[in-house]
Amino acid sequence: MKKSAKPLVGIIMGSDSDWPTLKAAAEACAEFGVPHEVRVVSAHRTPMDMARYASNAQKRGLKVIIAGAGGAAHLPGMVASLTPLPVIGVPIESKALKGMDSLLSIVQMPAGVPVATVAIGNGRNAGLLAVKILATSDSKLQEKIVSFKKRMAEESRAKNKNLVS
Ligand SMILES: Nc1c(C(=O)O)ncn1[C@@H]1O[C@H](COP(=O)(O)O)[C@@H](O)[C@H]1O
Repeated sequence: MKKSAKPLVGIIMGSDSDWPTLKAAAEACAEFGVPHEVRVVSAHRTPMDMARYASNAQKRGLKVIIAGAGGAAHLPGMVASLTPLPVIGVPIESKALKGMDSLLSIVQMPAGVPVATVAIGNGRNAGLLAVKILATSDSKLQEKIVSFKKRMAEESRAKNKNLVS
């Protein structure tokens, strides 16, 4: 992946404390050579920055936004309300409620404003889903995904060897 390439995936999070989870999304993009950017943007703490980011995302050339947030996780939904781009929400595992608060805040969107929500803490799946969305219009990327799935299946079958019967 060229460092200078224009980002196609915007990875945003409510706080830098979410980075350990969102890092896996960035790594998945990098694994497939998908250019991405990473920002801290908060619907609560920097609402105007959040509105600006979401409103300009498509014009700037982004194709998918991954938004991670914890607790009262309004960021993914608010961003989805302001952009025509697909938004993938990542519920962060919170201390008090183990991420159930984040999950329910993100997943229960009203009809008309979808957010594709991954499992609590699953930044990697968010990254892979973003890559898959981009691959619908990129045959080279599609081929990489097919190879990835083959490798994953081989690794899964290989696990049988370690079992004692
Ligand atoms: N849920 C949100 C939003 C938002 O939804 O806009 N902004 C920050 N936060 C969350 O607050 C948690 C604690 O943040 P701190 O670690 O900075 O106290 C983080 O998980 C963040 O995503």
